[in-house]
Amino acid sequence: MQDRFLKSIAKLPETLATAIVPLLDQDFAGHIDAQQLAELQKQTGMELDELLLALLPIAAALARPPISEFYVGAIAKGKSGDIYMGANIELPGEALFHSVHAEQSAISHAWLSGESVIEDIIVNASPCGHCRQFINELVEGSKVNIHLPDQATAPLSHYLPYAFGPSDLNITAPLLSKQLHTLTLDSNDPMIIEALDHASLSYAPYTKNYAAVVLETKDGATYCGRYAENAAFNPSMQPMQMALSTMARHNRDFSEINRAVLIESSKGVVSLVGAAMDALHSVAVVELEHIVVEPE
Ligand SMILES: O=c1ccn([C@H]2C[C@H](O)[C@@H](CO)O2)c(=O)[nH]1
Ligand SMILES: [Zn+2]
Repeated sequence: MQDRFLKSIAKLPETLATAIVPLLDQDFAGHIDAQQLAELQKQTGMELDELLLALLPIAAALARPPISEFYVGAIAKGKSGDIYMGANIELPGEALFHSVHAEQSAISHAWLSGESVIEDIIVNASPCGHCRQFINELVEGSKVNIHLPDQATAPLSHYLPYAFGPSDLNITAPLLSKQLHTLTLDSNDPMIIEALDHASLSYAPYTKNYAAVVLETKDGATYCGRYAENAAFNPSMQPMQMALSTMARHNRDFSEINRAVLIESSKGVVSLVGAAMDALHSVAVVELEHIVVEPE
């Protein structure tokens, strides 16, 4: 089991602790599939909602909050029945807006894993206004059920009444709906090809700046992030932040980054290069490779 879970295991009911330990091997990065979840329910005798709340200390253990020391854990449950954990990250020495909230981490985890609908979000602290707005960008966002310890479960529409969202800007295919932008580039560099694939799946209806980041560690492992815009602009999730939160879920140190690539579309009305460099350079000494591609 990974050391980062030692303290959270002690907070779990004993049957759950026993059942979950075998899943928390070196590769565990916060994904539990529907079958494993059913097995956990069988072994603990817990109802699903109860089990998901009980798992929050495990999600919170994925956090990297060097500024606040406040560990937030979230779980996004997809329509497939799989669950995706996420946790907050804060970048030391950088402006606070570079932070990633636990809910964003869990949602981006589900999105990167191919989920097309998120039905439930379980979180250990009340979701802030920025997260409520981020959730509202999702397909059927107003219907996402929010589960909190000691609160009755309620849909996002209860937490965010009179919402402003994608439909106010005439966007009909919101976040998690299939995006497939044609971006082409002649390269046989696997890392660049990976970044290009993710950029073509990115969500940038407001700027058309289809973009993605791939980070590589010295052992050749790669971690990616896609750009996920928001109708209210500021809560948009930057691809660098998404890639860093992917790394954090995988328990990798940011100082292990060996290579970093940002791909963006030449037709975007903004560029993320400055923001991406600021975030990257707060955690690693590595140049950002910036590649601009032509959409078809
Ligand atoms: O909804 C919320 C509210 C706060 N945080 C994080 C952000 C920051 O890292 C820390 C303190 O605000 O908690 C979340 O992850 N989700
Ligand atoms: Zn938040």
